[in-house]
Amino acid sequence: MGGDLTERGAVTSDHDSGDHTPGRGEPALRVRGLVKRFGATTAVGGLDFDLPRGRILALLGPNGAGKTTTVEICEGFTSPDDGEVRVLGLDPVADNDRLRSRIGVMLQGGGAYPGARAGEMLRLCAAYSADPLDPDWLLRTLGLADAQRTSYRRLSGGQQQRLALACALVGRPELVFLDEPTAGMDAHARLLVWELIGRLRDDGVAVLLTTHLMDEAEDLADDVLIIDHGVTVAAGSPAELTSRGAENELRFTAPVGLDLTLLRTVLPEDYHCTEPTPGTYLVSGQVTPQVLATVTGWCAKINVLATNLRVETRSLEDVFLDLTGRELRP
Ligand SMILES: Nc1ncnc2c1ncn2[C@@H]1O[C@H](COP(=O)(O)OP(=O)(O)OP(=O)(O)O)[C@@H](O)[C@H]1O
Repeated sequence: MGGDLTERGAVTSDHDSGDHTPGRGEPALRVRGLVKRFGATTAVGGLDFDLPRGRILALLGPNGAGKTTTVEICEGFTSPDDGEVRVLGLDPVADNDRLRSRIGVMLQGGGAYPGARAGEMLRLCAAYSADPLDPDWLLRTLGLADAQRTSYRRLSGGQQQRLALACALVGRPELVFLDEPTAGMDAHARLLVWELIGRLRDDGVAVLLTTHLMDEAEDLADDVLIIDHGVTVAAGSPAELTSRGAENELRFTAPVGLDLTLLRTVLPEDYHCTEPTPGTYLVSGQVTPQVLATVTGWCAKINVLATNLRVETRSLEDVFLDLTGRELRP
């Protein structure tokens, strides 16, 4: 599939929408002070972020963090209680009609006709666009060519997801919303989708995706917003987030509730040692051979056997764990 995108030309539309196109340097998506409540639940508690064109932003967070609510507000399906959202310079609710053809929304099974064939569905979506991508090319690129005569209800979950992605992209959107785009896909299908999303970005498309998958966020996203209980707990590129605060770190497992006072006194001043989850210990700072010896010497002194001892750079999973004391995975 290497040269297909080039052969097909740019994925984005050549049509300039005049006044409604954000100015040079203005983000494709701008969110300020976003708040959404459902009764007593504050699903989104004041989010701020920008998504420039040609970038991939991943919203990362545990179940109930407010990712889907945020995306649905940006898509114009739900109104916020407070704050401002600008999509391609427009209001996603008031200007919904003008935005429809310029944004791509990957619906989770919604809107599908169970009896319709995959190819028919994609061609129907293409018919709504003035300048669609070639549906056959998209089906081939997403590994769906052999399934195009299969009815939607007989597609596997992963095939249904890829068809939903194809429908979201066929109209050459400038901004794409992908809510858990590779959920239920096997490793091969996931790679096809990641490759296509990377090519969209290279072509200037802005992509907002939500995911539970660390490798998806680390490999694909230019920027990551980690949210919990509807608020930002960390933001930055995957590299920034995983290197922030420590060149590397030392983790080990030991009995719950060890008194770390002595360890803190024997480590250099700017090192931190904590127990982010019961029985898991973390020493942050430059882990030199001397620091490692200090930690194991302390273990010997208090007669504790440290297991799973590892020195490594942090993953996004570790970042979330350290910030909230909870696992990111469901
Ligand atoms: N329509 C609704 N009515 C009432 N509560 C809602 C509604 N939609 C979302 N919520 C609540 O708002 C909070 C955020 O939900 P949301 O679906 O946005 O989180 P999420 O991060 O997308 O989670 P998941 O990964 O499980 O999809 C949760 O507590 C959820 O129960």
